[in-house]
Amino acid sequence: VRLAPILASAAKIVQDTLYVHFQPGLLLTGSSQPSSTYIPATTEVCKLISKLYSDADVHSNLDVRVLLTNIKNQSNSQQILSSVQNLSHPPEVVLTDFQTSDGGQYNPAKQQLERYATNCYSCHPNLISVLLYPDYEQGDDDIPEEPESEGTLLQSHSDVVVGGTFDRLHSAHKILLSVCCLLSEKRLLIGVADKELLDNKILKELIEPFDRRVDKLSQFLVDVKPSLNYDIVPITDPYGPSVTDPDLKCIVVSEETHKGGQSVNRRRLENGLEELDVHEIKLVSDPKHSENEEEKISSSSLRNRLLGTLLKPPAVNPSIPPRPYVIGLTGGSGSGKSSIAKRLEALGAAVIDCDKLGHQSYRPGGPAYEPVIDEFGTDVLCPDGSIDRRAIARKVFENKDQLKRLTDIVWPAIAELAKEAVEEAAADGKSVCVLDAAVLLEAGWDNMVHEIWTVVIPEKEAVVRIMNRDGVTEDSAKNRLASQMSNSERVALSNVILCTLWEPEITQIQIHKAWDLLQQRIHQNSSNASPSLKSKF
Ligand SMILES: CC(=O)SCCNC(=O)CCNC(=O)[C@H](O)C(C)(C)COP(=O)(O)OP(=O)(O)OC[C@H]1O[C@@H](n2cnc3c(N)ncnc32)[C@H](O)[C@@H]1OP(=O)(O)O
Repeated sequence: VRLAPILASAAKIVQDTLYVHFQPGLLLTGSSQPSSTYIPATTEVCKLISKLYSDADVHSNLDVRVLLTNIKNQSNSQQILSSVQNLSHPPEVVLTDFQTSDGGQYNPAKQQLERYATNCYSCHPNLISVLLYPDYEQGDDDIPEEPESEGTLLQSHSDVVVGGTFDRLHSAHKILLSVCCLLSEKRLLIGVADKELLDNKILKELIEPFDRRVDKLSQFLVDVKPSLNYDIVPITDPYGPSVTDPDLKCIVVSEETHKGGQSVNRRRLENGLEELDVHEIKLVSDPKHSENEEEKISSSSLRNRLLGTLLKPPAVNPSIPPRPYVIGLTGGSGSGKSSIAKRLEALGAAVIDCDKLGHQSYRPGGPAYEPVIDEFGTDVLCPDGSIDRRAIARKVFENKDQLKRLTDIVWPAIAELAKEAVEEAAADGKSVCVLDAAVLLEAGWDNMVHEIWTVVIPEKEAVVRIMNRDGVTEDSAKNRLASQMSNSERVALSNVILCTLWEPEITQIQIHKAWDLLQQRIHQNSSNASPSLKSKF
């Protein structure tokens, strides 16, 4: 009941990392200096850790880490608690809600606390203690105080295994990992999903790179429990080493992956290995989840929330004027890019459709008409003398060399027409232009825009959409996609990502979010760019 208000008051002071150290019954008023003692790793301690991480979830600025060194499982090893533990971010402030009867800031308990903290952890040399004044009334929630129960001692094991994607390490991961640490006596083996195991994940292009996920994971683990051995390995199938490692004794699973635990055991028996103890963890519900998101805290919901936001700040582009602000909108064939362009147009942007400009350039008298006939011959002409784009499409989408021959002619022509269209939009008073160009990045047109926005859709879905829309075969839809960059390559070069996989209303919410954030950026840029104007008024 007290955790939420304590976290709320801590969140006002802490900018980044909040370490939490449990020490029930810590006496700060006596004459002797208190020392750290072991707490048994019980089911109640696990519940408390779980509640703490989920209560902290509303404070997105906080990276909470519950320190586990003084929570002891059945391990025989005699860890010495008197040694000082290094932390990756040496604490600068020690927080407590402990108050003396007169409630003053200058109570002696604060010095005791500072000494206690420096005895346990390597703190910043100028560590200070700060008294919190949590608003317990507010966080009370009418939850009756649970009767004090110690719970049962966790059954710990020498070697424990757990698996996951561990994308954007969040509170549910931290709960899972903390329980794994409390269950492990010697070694924790962690299988981290990589390569083909990520193929069916929602918004897989936004999954952090493997090395980054592993770095965050190991930094967290080494911080909260440095005494364990951590084996972090990539897994490309759902089992990884859990079905071959003879030393393993226990597997930790969530309610969702319970069946996975059972199949690991079947496989182990087939491999002549002992079955593992399956320890199941309850999923934590996400208080911030929206209608279209899962109820549990999940990485895919976190990835969803990134859609429409600025993932990478745009580099300043000196080769184009600051206004109008030009967004390069790109995305694979069938990604729903055109529908996004329409929605942006409805919000006030001038949309320049580069496919259409391409078509315009092929018209008799257009800049690409003669060069295309010179390059591809008269068999790409219709009887009326116009260029038969379907005939060209058949030639170029199945042959990279032919496609290059075409784009060498037509891209410069489209680029010229696009620049003229931007100038026209500026003359019309438009402040935002959207350059809708499927292969903007392949064409190296990043220097024609201020930001790059990319629309992604899983390839399977794109193939179905192209077949239905253009009446082409599956192979030809796949060929077209193969002649473009992959989603991941595009995402790596983009500032904002959008996805049209769900209902139109969801797309519209993304667009509004992206548009509002864009307006804020443009506004901010213009107020930064004109300081003299500001001081004048
Ligand atoms: C830098 C740019 O993004 S400019 C805009 C893209 N245009 C080009 O690259 C010019 C070369 N392409 C063309 O001239 C034409 O696409 C042609 C002649 C090959 C075919 O013309 P059409 O049959 O009328 O097809 P259309 O122009 O509508 O293109 C069909 C699809 O292929 C995509 N496409 C177009 N050019 C390319 C290309 N160079 N590489 C890969 N895909 C391409 C289109 O974006 C469109 O995708 P969509 O499913 O998102 O709508």
